Amino acid sequence: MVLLLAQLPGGEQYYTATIPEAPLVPQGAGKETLLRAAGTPRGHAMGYRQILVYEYRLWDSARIRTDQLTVLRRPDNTLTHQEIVDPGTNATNRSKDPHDAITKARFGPGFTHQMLLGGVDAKSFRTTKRKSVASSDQSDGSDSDAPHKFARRATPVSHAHLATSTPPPTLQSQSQFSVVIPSPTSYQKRLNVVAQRNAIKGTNEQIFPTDAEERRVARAAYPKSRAPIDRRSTPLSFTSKTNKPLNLSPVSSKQHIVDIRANLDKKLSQINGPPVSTAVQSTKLLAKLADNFEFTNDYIDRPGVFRVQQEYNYGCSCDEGNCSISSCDCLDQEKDSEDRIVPYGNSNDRPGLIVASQKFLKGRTVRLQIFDAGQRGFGLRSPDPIVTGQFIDRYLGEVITKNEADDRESLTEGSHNQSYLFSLDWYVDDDDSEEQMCVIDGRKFGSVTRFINHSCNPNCKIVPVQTTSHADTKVYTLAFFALRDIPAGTELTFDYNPTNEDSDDSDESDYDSKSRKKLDPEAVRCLCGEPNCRGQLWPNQRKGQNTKS
Ligand SMILES: C[S@@+](CC[C@H](N)C(=O)[O-])C[C@H]1O[C@@H](n2cnc3c(N)ncnc32)[C@H](O)[C@@H]1O
Repeated sequence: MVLLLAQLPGGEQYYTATIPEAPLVPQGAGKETLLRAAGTPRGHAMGYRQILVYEYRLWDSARIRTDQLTVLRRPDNTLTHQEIVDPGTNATNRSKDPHDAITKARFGPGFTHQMLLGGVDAKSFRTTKRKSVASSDQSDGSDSDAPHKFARRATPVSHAHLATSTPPPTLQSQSQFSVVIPSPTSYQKRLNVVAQRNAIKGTNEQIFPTDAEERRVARAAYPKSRAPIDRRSTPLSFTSKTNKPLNLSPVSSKQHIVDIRANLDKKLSQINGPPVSTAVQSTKLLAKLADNFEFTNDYIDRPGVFRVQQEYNYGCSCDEGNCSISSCDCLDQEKDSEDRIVPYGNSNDRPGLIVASQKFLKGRTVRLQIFDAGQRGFGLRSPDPIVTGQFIDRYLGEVITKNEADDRESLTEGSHNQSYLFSLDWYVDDDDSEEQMCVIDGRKFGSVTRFINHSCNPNCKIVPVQTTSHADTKVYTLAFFALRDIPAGTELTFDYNPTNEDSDDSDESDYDSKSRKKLDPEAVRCLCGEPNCRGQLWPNQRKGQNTKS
């Protein structure tokens, strides 16, 4: 316990106990006695642990009581004697002072707890301590943390344990002071622990080597004989056992680029299918590609995502042998669209049965290249020509819950606007199912298609595909198909907001005055450069790309 004493000019005396641990709450102390109990920033500023300051107003021989200690104090400002009170029974024990051991350890062998409380007058108390902090010159009440601030309180507050209700005493000494004694150092604490262990009756040092621990602690405690070491003047030795100097020349920038390239090539080589290359000159961009992202060849399911088990798979409801491209419920095509980009065809083995097309099942058949698309970041193109309806690749990444996607999106908000979230919202038709839906996040793990940029006049389209189960409406495949013939080297693009969704709360001021295009002031500006450009990728309220149209 640390005591802080304060005596105030107006004849009122304060006794403030500053207690290094939180649990000391005075017994019987209600509003009457506890004027303030608060974590004090002053304690923190001095480098102490959390310190609570309890402040009491004392009259005459009022008593302050914590859960272990009652102090009686006379009007002449001397602490007369102390009682140790058992917190459970309230029984008083004047004969022993259990705080002595701790007091000695903290303040030196000549110090007793009795001295700390009453045997030393306040001035010598202050000068005796190693690190006391005096605040006697703070009597103007300007410092909100200073104990004397509370002297200005108009009405005296009585104490629950007041022996008498006598009026305020006339002080013999008007000096003000406050003393803060710091909490024990970690070394002192270890000594306390050792002292307590040694005090246990019957401890056998052979079995419990408490002494050895104490000696070890003492040895480690800054031996005076050891001169301070100036580490800067100590030459570092890089010689091997054979005394040949090690070759530690700094890594050249050329080597650095070679390392980045090697790292990137290794990553690219792990992608399934025809080669994926890069056409990026800037080292910085190459490093960004190499370091911040991992390629994956499949979905990575994250916590909260559950797949329907294989045994619940079922097919279409067509009569066997009578599957029809126009009516089969496997072919849940886009509504209100003439597009026939469906990755299905008649099965070679079982005519009449419509299955995912061979091209799709084979996976990607074209080579791809990541290139520097200027202000839009990286982009994707193919060195091979692509024909209308051709399957290009899947959009892959971590499969996460919508809640997780919301959290991730809010984390990246404001830092940069690149989004790699793709909502699996094909079956979403109400708020409940939206809450349940999954989202693909291609930011940290993804396929090469995560580099496909948006265009308001796109040459590709993303199509939801189920290849395993009709039962699983939450996790399905996102497949890119060509909307038209795409010459080799042309950037691949798709529409991030095919429904052209506007922000819900847009008004007239959201329209661009010249183009009359509806713009969300906080949306990401579209740089596709197409004549029909809508001006923004998607309204800011909804960043996640979707497949519904
Ligand atoms: C799925 S990423 C596409 C790859 C991205 N360019 C990259 O460097 O990784 C989507 C992000 O690319 C940028 N982007 C894509 N298309 C864009 C466009 N037409 N105009 C401006 N920025 C675009 C936006 O920052 C968007 O959030």
